[in-house]
Amino acid sequence: MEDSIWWIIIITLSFCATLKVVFNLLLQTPKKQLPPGPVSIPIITSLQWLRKKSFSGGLEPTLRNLKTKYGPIITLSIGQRKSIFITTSSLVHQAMIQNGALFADRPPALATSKIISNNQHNITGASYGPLWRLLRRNLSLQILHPSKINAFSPARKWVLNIIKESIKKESKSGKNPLFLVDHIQFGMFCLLVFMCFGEKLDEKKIGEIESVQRNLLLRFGGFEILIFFPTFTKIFFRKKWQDFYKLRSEQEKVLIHLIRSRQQQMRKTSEDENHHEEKSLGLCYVDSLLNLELPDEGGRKLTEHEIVGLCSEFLDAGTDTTSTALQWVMANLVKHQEIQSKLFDEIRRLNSDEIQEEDLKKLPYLKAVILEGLRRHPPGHFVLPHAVTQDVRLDGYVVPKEATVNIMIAEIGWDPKIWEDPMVFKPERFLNEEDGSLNEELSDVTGNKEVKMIPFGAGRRMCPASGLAMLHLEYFVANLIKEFKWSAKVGDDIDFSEKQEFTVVMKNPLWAHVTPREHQD
Ligand code: HEM
Repeated sequence: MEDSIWWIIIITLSFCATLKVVFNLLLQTPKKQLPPGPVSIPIITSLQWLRKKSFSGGLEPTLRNLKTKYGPIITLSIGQRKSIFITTSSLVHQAMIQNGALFADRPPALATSKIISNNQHNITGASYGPLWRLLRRNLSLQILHPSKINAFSPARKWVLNIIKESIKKESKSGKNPLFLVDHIQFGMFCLLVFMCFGEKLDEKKIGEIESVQRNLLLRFGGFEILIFFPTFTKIFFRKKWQDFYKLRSEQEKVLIHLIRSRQQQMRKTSEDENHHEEKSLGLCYVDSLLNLELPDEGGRKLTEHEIVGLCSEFLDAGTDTTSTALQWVMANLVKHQEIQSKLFDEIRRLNSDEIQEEDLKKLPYLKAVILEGLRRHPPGHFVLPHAVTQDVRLDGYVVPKEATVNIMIAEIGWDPKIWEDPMVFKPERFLNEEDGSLNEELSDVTGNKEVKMIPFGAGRRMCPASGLAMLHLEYFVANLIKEFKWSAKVGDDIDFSEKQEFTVVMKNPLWAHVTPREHQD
């Protein structure tokens, strides 16, 4: 019933929209010369693209075909805005680096994202302006500055032990195959929760936070239909909206409790300090948010809802991306035993029981393995949608202010004009042949000089945590390889098929046999 009413509305609206297009044509409204793309029927084409995006293997295969037909910059009609896709490295460089400030905006949030982001009061969603600058600078200085990252070193050690112990327990010291993703996802979650709330919470509490976050994250795509004419969907999809609000309020309940408890600890510590007692709280993201003032909004503090949104963004941005990348790297090391052996040899030469963070710079092959993992399997195949601050010309076309700009990350890292045998996993490509040192030019992922691979995006909106993410990946992979030998489940080949969730994950997650190295020698 709900479906048929929906179809009547769609057909009526498309009819009206088509009439408007015809009317405009008749009046010869001068049109901006948008990048080329397939002809679209208002609303119906949008729905088809949305369907493709969510269910039929994603947009990438279609975009690859369209690229051969229309060239490196393409327009599609998805949703109420035009979506422009930039598919080559030279155009990405022109847009994101040479015209960085013009391409650094975000489009207005759609109905559901607007709620989650508290009307774009978070870093990923904020328009390019003072609020974005304030929030991004706060994260960069208070948490991501190298001195602050160092302060979390004991937390990384704690998480490494959690992961190692849980792997030993599940694998029964190598007897049983292991489902890796659960262990690394939980480990990364423990770490990010600690960095966010400043506490080593017990596993039950962390599980509760993980559950509300993942529920919202994984089910978010299913609410995409609600963004179409929200006034109508609020009537005809009432139940779906209720489900959405329920997930959101479950998340708020759990996170607000943690925020308040941290606030109380902060108050108590400052009272103790007034009584000259030596006691200080460690650093964490939520403290910086509780202290932040918004000068452009009369110096007000962030609301509790806004802090929930920012903490949630921090947890989502930092956990799934890293654990997805980690899983792809480990899957390749299981598949390519010769690469795993070479990496283990490099690690073994350090002669230490556990790899310390300061050792990582002595491991160029490790870095090459991680870079190759990010090139071949970037966790996000597109950057988050961008927008331009004013109409801009790119490659002879107009990119209008009201369009959404998308960059194909994976496509750039797989470009055969830049990378030889791009689909082959070959870490050596990042090393200098003469002495095995890291090739600095190829391993630059910022794209500032030249765009070759951009797993963290490029330009002003590039991931502010790329340094932290690289550290996490290098530290955990090095120690997991140092501690265990990884091999495929007997009779199993590793399946590298992909599936779009929040990130692009392994469709069939990795099962592996792990044997403690001490049992082998
Ligand atoms: C392997 C791990 C990671 C990958 C591959 C990754 C990738 C990305 C990408 C592609 C973007 C979008 C860039 C754009 O829109 O142009 C982004 C943005 C962002 N990332 Fe990451 N990220 C990772 C880890 C992290 C971590 C650990 C954090 C925080 C602790 C984080 C926080 C953010 C934030 C806040 C933004 C929004 C930046 C803005 O809009 O100004 N990311 N990331």
